[in-house]
Amino acid sequence: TRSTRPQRLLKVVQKHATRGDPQSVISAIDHFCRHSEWAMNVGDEKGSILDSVVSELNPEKVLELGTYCGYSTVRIARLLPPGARLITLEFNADYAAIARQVIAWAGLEDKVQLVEGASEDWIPRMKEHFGIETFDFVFLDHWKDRYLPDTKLMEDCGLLRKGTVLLADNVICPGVPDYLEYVRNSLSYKSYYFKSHLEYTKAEDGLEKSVFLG
Ligand SMILES: O=C(NC/C=C/[C@H]1O[C@@H](n2cnc(C(F)(F)F)c2)[C@H](O)[C@@H]1O)c1cc([N+](=O)[O-])cc(O)c1O
Ligand SMILES: [Mg+2]
Repeated sequence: TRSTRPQRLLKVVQKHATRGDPQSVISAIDHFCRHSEWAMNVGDEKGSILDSVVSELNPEKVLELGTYCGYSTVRIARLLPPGARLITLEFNADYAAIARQVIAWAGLEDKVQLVEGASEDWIPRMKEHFGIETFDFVFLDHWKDRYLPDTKLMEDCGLLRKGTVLLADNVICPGVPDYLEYVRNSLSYKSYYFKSHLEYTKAEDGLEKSVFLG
C-alpha cells in the first residue's frame, strides 16, 4: 500500500541529509516540501523567526506541543545549550515513530524527550513525571482548538513563570481566534505578532509570541 507523507519525509532525510547534521535535516525537509510535497512543518521562513526567539531566550526547559515529523523539534533542539531539555508531545503513534528517527538522524536525541499521548493527560504530570517545575519556552503547533485549553491548563498546573515565552504557529492560517483573543487581551500576557507566510506558500500566516507576566 501507498506510503504515508511522514514516511516519505523520513526517506528524504535519510537519503539527502547527513547524520548528526541538524541543518542538513532541516534543508532536506524544506527542499522536499517546497518542490515535491507540501507538509505542515513550520518551514524555513517562520522557522527563522522561531530560531531568533529561541536564540534570544536561551531556554533550559522547553515544551513543544505537536511533534509531527520532528522538523521544529530539530530546529529548536539544535540551538539549545548543553544540559537544556526539550519535551515534545505527540498524540499520533505513527508520527511519533517517524519523528524519533528524524530527531536521531539529526543527532539530537540526547536533548529531546518525545512523549506519546494527549496534552490533557501529560501537562498535569510534567512535575511528578519529568521533574519539571516550570518551562522557559513553549512552542504551540498542535491541534488549533487545543491551543487555548492547553494554555489555561499549563497556567493552572503552575508550569508558567514570570517571563515564560509561548510561541504559537498558525495564528492566521489555519488560525486560532480564541487563543489570539485570550493572549492579546489577558493582563497576564504581553503579546507580539510576527507576520510571515504559511510554510512553503505565499499565503499570510504568522507567529504570536506571548510573554507570561505571572
Ligand atoms: O493542522 C495543523 N497542525 C495540527 C498539528 C497536529 C499535530 O500535533 C499532534 N498533536 C495533537 N495533540 C498533541 C499534544 F501535544 F496535545 F499531545 C500533539 C498531532 O498528532 C499532529 O501530529 C496545521 C495545518 C496547517 N495548514 O496549512 O492546514 C499548517 C500548519 O502549520 C499546521 O500546524
Ligand atoms: Mg503549524
